[in-house]
Amino acid sequence: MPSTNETNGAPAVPANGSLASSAPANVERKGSISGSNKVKLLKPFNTANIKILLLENINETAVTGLRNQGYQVETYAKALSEDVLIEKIRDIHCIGIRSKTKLTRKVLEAAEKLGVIGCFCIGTNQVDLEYAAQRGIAVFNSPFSNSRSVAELVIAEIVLLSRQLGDRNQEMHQGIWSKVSANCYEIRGKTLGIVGYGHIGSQLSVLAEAMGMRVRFHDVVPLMPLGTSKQVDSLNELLEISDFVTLHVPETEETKNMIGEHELNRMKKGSFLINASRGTVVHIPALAKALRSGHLGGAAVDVFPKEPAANGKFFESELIGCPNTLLTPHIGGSTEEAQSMIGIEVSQALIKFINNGTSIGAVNFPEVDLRAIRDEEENSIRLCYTHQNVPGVLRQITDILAEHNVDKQFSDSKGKIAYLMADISDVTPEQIQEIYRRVSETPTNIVTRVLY
Ligand SMILES: NC(=O)C1=CN([C@@H]2O[C@H](COP(=O)(O)OP(=O)(O)OC[C@H]3O[C@@H](n4cnc5c(N)ncnc54)[C@H](O)[C@@H]3O)[C@@H](O)[C@H]2O)C=CC1
Ligand SMILES: O=C(O)CCC(=O)C(=O)O
Repeated sequence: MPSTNETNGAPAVPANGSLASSAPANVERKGSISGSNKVKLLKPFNTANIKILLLENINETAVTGLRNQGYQVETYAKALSEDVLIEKIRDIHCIGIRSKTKLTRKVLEAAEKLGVIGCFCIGTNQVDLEYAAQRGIAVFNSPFSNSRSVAELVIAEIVLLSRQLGDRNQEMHQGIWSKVSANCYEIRGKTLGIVGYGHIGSQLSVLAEAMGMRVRFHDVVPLMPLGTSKQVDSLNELLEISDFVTLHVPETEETKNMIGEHELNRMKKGSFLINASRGTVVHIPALAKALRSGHLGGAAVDVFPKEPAANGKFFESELIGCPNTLLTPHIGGSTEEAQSMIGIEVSQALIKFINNGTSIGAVNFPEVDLRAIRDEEENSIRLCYTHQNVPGVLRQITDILAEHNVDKQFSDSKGKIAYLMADISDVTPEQIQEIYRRVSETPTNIVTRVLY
């Protein structure tokens, strides 16, 4: 049940400490600003009670944005081990991570108060999205703020591989002068094969054509080719015709070991492989073998099946020492521009979800929003109800709200869960309590929040 404490007139977070909230009977109402069109700031709790944990050196733009809301924000530069994370996450309302923190079911089971997760990156494979949804925990990411950075890195790698620059650079640092042109090429006129023509793949396509490359791509869905690029019928066809193959698919069951011995053998002799997607997409022993045998002319690898949790930690891989092989520590999206944009984008999504219930942009959750409640609508509340997606739920909610004036309402579903937002006007603090109690006691309830 909710607490009846108040701080500065705002009702405090409920006694169980979760994001779910209801109004105490003695809630103070703001005075009306007659005729004003100002958006009402929904403050269902004392924001200083909201605890946010940010891991993996998340950009300062996010830290500042979240602190400006009054939330308690704790930051760490690295990912935490599972044991430490399980302890830390217990009383956290919101967590921000990048690609290394694994939010498995086991970790999420310990997260009793967690309402929302921010992935300050593109990939969300590190989170058990389905279990999070079952628990009513919304997950947000930044779908394209680092795409350009990855595409630019890949362009650089195409040139570096083609000129064996990694090896020449290493030799020079060892005092070895080795001026060679054998097997070094211009990239102009060469074929770039892009696997996964999404945000990164398509951006790369444009840049590569500007460098004079011929672009072909493979994707599981038919997509509009940009410029003069062309989609080919199969992965095998792409592997056979490309001088460079670059991978830009998400980590899924289908993409695990998508490039193994069979696929590498299909690639042209002397061609190059680039992987800046996820480490599990390539079978590393097979790649090491193809490089050492000279079947491939080189490779650039930014992502690995096992990556160290923090800078300075030991890295090992069968790819170490392979010829013309560029290894980078998962820096595809690591630019000032990308990290700053991601920090702003994801922190804003988290704030909107916590303060207003807005789930637009969530990757595992129905996307629902309502136009803002205005400041003058002083006795209005917003009901946010995450529930199981089964028949008859809306009838129950309609019964509960039957005596009230529902100004606006929207609901949507995704798989097994659904999310309803309803703005209800002219309710007394006692009625808020009653609505909260009845909705949260429905058998299909996952999370009920009342914002006002
Ligand atoms: N190295 C780094 O720092 C970074 C790595 N990434 C990785 O790159 C991946 C791709 O990023 P975006 O282009 O933004 O994703 P996206 O979702 O925009 O595009 C992915 C494309 O892959 C296609 N696809 C999915 N499964 C496929 C399959 N089995 N075969 C062929 N195509 C398939 C999809 O249809 C889609 O067009 C992310 O999921 C992330 O894992 C993203 C950003 C930075
Ligand atoms: O820079 C990061 O933290 C991860 C980048 C990445 O792999 C992603 O955005 O999916």
